[in-house]
Amino acid sequence: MEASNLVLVATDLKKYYQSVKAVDGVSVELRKGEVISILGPNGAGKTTTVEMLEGLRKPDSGQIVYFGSYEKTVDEVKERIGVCLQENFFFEDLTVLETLRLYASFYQKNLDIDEIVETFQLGEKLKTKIRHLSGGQKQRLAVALAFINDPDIVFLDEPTVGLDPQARRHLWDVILKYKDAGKSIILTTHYMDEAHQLSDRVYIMDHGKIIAHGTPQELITSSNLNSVIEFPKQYADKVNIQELIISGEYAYVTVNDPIPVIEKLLSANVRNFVLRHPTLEDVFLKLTGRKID
Ligand SMILES: Nc1ncnc2c1ncn2[C@@H]1O[C@H](COP(=O)(O)OP(=O)(O)OP(=O)(O)O)[C@@H](O)[C@H]1O
Repeated sequence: MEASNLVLVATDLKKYYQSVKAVDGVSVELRKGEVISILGPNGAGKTTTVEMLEGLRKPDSGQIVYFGSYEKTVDEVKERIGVCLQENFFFEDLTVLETLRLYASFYQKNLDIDEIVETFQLGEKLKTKIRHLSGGQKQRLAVALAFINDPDIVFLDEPTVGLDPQARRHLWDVILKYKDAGKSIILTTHYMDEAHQLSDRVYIMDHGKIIAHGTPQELITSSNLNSVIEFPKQYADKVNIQELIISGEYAYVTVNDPIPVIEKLLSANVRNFVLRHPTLEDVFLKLTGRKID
C-alpha cells in the first residue's frame, strides 16, 4: 500500500486524567477507501482516542498526520471530516429537512441532500420535527449528518446503537457503499459481527493500549483458536476443563483439538454443548478475558 493512500496516521497518542491512563501510546493508521474498527470494553479508551483523532480532545503527547501532510492541523481538515458522536444533540423544533440544510450550511462542500435523504431512508420524515422522531430515526439522521459535507474521513461512534436489525443491516450497506466510493471510515462499535462484516482492519483496545490489530481473519487466525466449545455455565463445575471462560450464561473453552473436551463433557453427561468456529468475539474474550458488553 502506498504511503500516499494514508489519510490519517496517529502515532503514540497519550491522554492521562490524573491517575487514569485513558489512552496510553495508541498508534492507528487509516487508508483511503478503508473501514477500520476500534473495539474494546467499557473504559478501554476508544472514545478518548477517537475524540483526539476528530480534533475534539487535545492529546497530552503523540502526533496525528492528516492526508500525508505534517502541516495540516485538524482545523484545516475539518471540512474533509464527518463525525457522528455517541450522543447527538439536535434542535428539537427543527424538521429533518431544516436540520439537514442547517448542517449543510456549515460547510463549503455538500453531498446532494436528496441523495442523503434517499440513502438514509429519511424521505417520509422530512417535515417531521426532531422531537417527534423515534430513537432509531434520530440515529439514522445523526449518521446521515456525518456525510453531509461529502467528507473523506468519517468517524462513526456506535452508529447502529438503537437501530432495529433491518435498519442496522441497511446502515451496513450504506457504510460499504461510501467505502466503495473512496471514503475512509473509523468505526467504534460494541457489535463484533458489525466489526467483522464492515472492517478491513480491527484495532482491539484495553486499558488505554492497542493489544492486537489486523484484519478480522488475521486476528482469528493469529489467536490460534481452532474450535470453540460452548455450554451453559451451570455445568462448569461438573467438568475439569482448564482455561474455561465464564461469560454471561455460558462457559466457553477455545482449543486446538476439541475431542478431549467433548469426551469430558460427555462423560459428565453434559450434552447441550455447541462446537463452532471461532469469531472475533472469541478473540476478544481470549485477549481481554471478558465479553465486550
Ligand atoms: N474527562 C475525563 N476525566 C477523567 N477521566 C476520564 C475523562 N474522560 C474519560 N475518562 C476515563 O478514561 C478512561 C477511558 O474512557 P473512554 O470514554 O475513552 O473509554 P471507552 O472505551 O470509550 O468506553 P465506553 O465503551 O464506555 O464508551 C475511562 O476510565 C474514563 O473513566
